[in-house]
Amino acid sequence: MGKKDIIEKIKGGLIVSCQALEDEPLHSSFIMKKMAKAAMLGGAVAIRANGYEDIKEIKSEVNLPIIGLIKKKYDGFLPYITPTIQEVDKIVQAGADIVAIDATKLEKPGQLTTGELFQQIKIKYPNILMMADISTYEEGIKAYKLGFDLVSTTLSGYTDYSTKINGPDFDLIERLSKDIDIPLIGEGKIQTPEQTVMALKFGAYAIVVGGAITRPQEITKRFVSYIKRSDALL
Ligand SMILES: CC(=O)N[C@H](C=O)[C@@H](O)[C@H](O)[C@H](O)COP(=O)(O)O
Repeated sequence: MGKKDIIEKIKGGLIVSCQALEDEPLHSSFIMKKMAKAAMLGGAVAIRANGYEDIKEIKSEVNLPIIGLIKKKYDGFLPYITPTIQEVDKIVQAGADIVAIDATKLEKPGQLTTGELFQQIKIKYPNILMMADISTYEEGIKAYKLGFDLVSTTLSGYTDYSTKINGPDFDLIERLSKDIDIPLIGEGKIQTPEQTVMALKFGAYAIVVGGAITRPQEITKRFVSYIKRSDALL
């Protein structure tokens, strides 16, 4: 599928993030592959996945575009979503269609800025679609100017200087989508179909939902805490 076709295919749709880290109960490429298949059967337009094995496995069974990332922590540096070109190499080898990287203002391993890493990637992989995971309006504008293909609100609330809200950052979605000419993806803390539609109404081009679909421990917790908060009604 060409770059334009991929962008066109995800328009207005639901992208399901299928991720389970080492410390999560569903950590397994087999399980992520099945999660992704379930998402595809449910009508997802693309999958977001973490790690070489997961991306490769999902690719073998799910015929949807894959947004690939590798979460890796480097001592002394905060960015953990695809922080260096080594992770990009793996993501491309695994067959991802879009590569997501941390595009915040935080310094990456090797003292690189987002702009410098972006240049390295563009030289090595001129044809890969690049998604910028940002945490603020300014970072989104910067990523757009650098030449990213898509910007996602993934990291809003996850850097120490971004807005902390207990839910999707609709304000960021609205402001950014108005001011950039590339798709703005609404991602992060979207938990209901209603919030998904709201994010699209606020200008998101497509939506990524993760935990609310693919992290049963989070879903269970929400049910349980709701029961606890409703104790007085029982
Ligand atoms: C902040 C961070 O590391 N986000 C990660 C990015 O890939 C994932 O853990 C999230 O599940 C994904 O962004 C979707 O968000 P939510 O699970 O809230 O729907």
